[in-house]
Amino acid sequence: MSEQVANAIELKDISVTFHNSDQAIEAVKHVDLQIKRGDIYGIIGYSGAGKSTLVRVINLLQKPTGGKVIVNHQEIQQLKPVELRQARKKVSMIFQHFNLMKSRTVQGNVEYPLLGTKISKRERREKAQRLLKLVGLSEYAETYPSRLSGGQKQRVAIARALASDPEILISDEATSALDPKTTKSILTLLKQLNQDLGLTIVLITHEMQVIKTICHNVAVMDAGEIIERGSVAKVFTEPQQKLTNDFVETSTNVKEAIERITSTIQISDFAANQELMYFNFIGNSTKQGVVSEFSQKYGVDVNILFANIDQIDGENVGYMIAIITGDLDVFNDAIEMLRPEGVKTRILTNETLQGGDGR
Ligand SMILES: Nc1ncnc2c1ncn2[C@@H]1O[C@H](COP(=O)(O)OP(=O)(O)OP(=O)(O)O)[C@@H](O)[C@H]1O
Repeated sequence: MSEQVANAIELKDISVTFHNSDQAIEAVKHVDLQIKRGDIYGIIGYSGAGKSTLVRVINLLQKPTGGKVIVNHQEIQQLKPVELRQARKKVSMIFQHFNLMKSRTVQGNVEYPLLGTKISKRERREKAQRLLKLVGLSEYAETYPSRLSGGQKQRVAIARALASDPEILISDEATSALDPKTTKSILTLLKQLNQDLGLTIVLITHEMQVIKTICHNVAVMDAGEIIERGSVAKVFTEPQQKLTNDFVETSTNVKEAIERITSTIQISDFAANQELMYFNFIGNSTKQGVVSEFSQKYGVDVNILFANIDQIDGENVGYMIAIITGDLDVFNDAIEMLRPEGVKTRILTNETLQGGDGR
C-alpha cells in the first residue's frame, strides 16, 4: 500500500493566525502532520499550545491561514460546499463538556445528526439503539442527560458522534472532566471502537497518562509547533525535548519522586563516592536484576529510593532512583554497556540537589 493510501489525514505546512484588535496570534505555525488510517494518534501540549486549533483544521471548522488539508485523499479546501458537507460527516468530534442537548433524551441526542438525512424514522431509531448498545447505555434511551454521570454523558456523545458513520473521530480533551476510573473506561471504549470499527482516532490531551493508555503515536505541541513526534514507546523512553521529558516524568511519577527526594536530601549529605542516579529500563523487566547483579560484581551499594514499572504499547518500562555508593567509574562503564539493551542512566546529583557544585 502506498504511503498516500495509508494516510487518513495529511496536514501540509498548516498555519493559523488569529487577529485580535491590534494583535496577531500565531496559534499554529507551519505544521506538517500525517496520521495513518486506523491509528490512535495523540496530540499533547499545555493549554494554549494550539492543539484544538490544529485539529479543528482537519474538518475545516477552523480555516487555515496557510497550508493544505488532505482527508481521505481529498484536498478538502478544494471541495464544493455539498462535497464538503459529505466529507465532514466522515470526521466526528467529542469534547470535554460533552455538548449534549438538555431538552432531548439520550435517544434524541444520538438520533440528532440523522435528522434531515434520507433514512426513515424507524431506521433512525434502530440505528440510535444499536449505537447506545455499542456504548453500553441501552437502558438509558429515554433518560435526559441531566440524570447521567459524566462518563455516561461522554458515552452518549460518542454514540452521537458515531451516528454519521465517521471514519475519523477527534477527541478534544474528552476525558479531562472525568475521574481516573471513568477516564479509563472511556479510553477502553475508544480503543474498542478503533479495533472493531477501524476508526482512526485523533486525541488531544494535556495528560501523558492518557496517551500512554491508548495511543500508538504521539506529537508534542508547544507554542503552535510540533516539537517532537513518534511512536509512544519511543517518545516515552527516549524523549528528546525538555517539555516531552516533563510530560513523561509527570506521568510516571518520576518527577514527583525527584521532588520528594531532593526536598529531603542535601548535596552535602553525599560523600565523594556517592551519586543520586536515575535508571530507565526498557523491555524485559528483569533488567532491574542486572543492576543488583552489577552492584555485587563491582562492589557497589545501591540504595533504592523509588521504583516504578509501566506498560507502554505492550512493553515493560521501569524507572528507578537510587543512591549509589562505591567505585562509580567502573560501575558506570559497566551499566553504559547495557545501553543498547535498553538500560539507561542519568546522574541526578548536581542536576537536582541544592548547592549543586558544593561537594
Ligand atoms: N478564535 C480565536 N480567536 C483568537 N485567538 C484564539 C482563538 N482560538 C484560539 N486562540 C488562541 O490561539 C492559541 C492556541 O489556542 P488553542 O485553543 O488551539 O490551544 P490548546 O492547546 O487547544 O489549549 P486549550 O487546551 O487551552 O484549548 C491560544 O493563544 C488561544 O488564545
